[in-house]
Amino acid sequence: MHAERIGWGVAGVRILVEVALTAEPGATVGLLGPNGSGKSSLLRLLAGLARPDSGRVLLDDVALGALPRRARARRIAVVTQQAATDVEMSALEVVLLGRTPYRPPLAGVAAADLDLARRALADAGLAGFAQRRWSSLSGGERQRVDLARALVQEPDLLLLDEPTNHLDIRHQLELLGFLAESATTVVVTLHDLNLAAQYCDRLVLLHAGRVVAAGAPGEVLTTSRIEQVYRVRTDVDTAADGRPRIRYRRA
Ligand SMILES: Nc1ncnc2c1ncn2[C@@H]1O[C@H](COP(=O)(O)OP(=O)(O)OP(=O)(O)O)[C@@H](O)[C@H]1O
Repeated sequence: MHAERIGWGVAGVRILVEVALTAEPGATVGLLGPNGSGKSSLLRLLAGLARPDSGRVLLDDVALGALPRRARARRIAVVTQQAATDVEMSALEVVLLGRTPYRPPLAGVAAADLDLARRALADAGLAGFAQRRWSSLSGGERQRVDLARALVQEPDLLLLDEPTNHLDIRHQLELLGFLAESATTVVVTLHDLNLAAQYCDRLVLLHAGRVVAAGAPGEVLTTSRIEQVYRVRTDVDTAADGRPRIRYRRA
């Protein structure tokens, strides 16, 4: 997936300026940046949920805008930040939504899809939750159900907006480990710089709507750049695996 010279704004305010982002097939790309830097906006444009004012997004060299909606829904899955809490669907029904782009119009749920959805729930550690109402799930359980919904979509490109923000540390590590191993191309927004450094192949750092650095974690996460963008002071070492480890200095 390539995004080229993306520009986007609302009511005359420029929110993304000349943004470029490349995710090679199978790679996990971490999208970093302070609050309000434009990460969620960029993810929405990459998903085709909004159209850029300038520039374009290419999926296997085909412009996103040229893909029919159903084809796009099969190829791109998105997990946005927590939406409604009052959805009266069961966890299994939410996961089954991921199969909608594959179902002929007006067709019922196929047994194979039901199997797939049950397995995805079990893989998310939620085997006993199939009939639980979405509204009764905890934040972390919802986040894992929503991820299962995206995975049964069997996308080529998985876009995740802060998928770890409700997860305990074990589930964070499991999710990021899974994404890193997965053959699916992933773009994931993260706030935890160490986890991003540890699990992503490449990082893209946004600051006020512009890409200020892109590359391997060690190239992007330097003391000076972290201070410039986040205004915090750090000590950055290189760990045995060659990836940067960041320690924050007390303010
Ligand atoms: N529809 C909109 N109308 C007005 N402003 C918007 C709209 N969408 C985004 N913005 C503004 O654009 C900027 C970027 O927002 P965005 O949600 O993309 O940032 P982010 O990097 O994901 O932030 P966070 O880390 O806080 O989630 C913010 O200042 C936000 O208020």
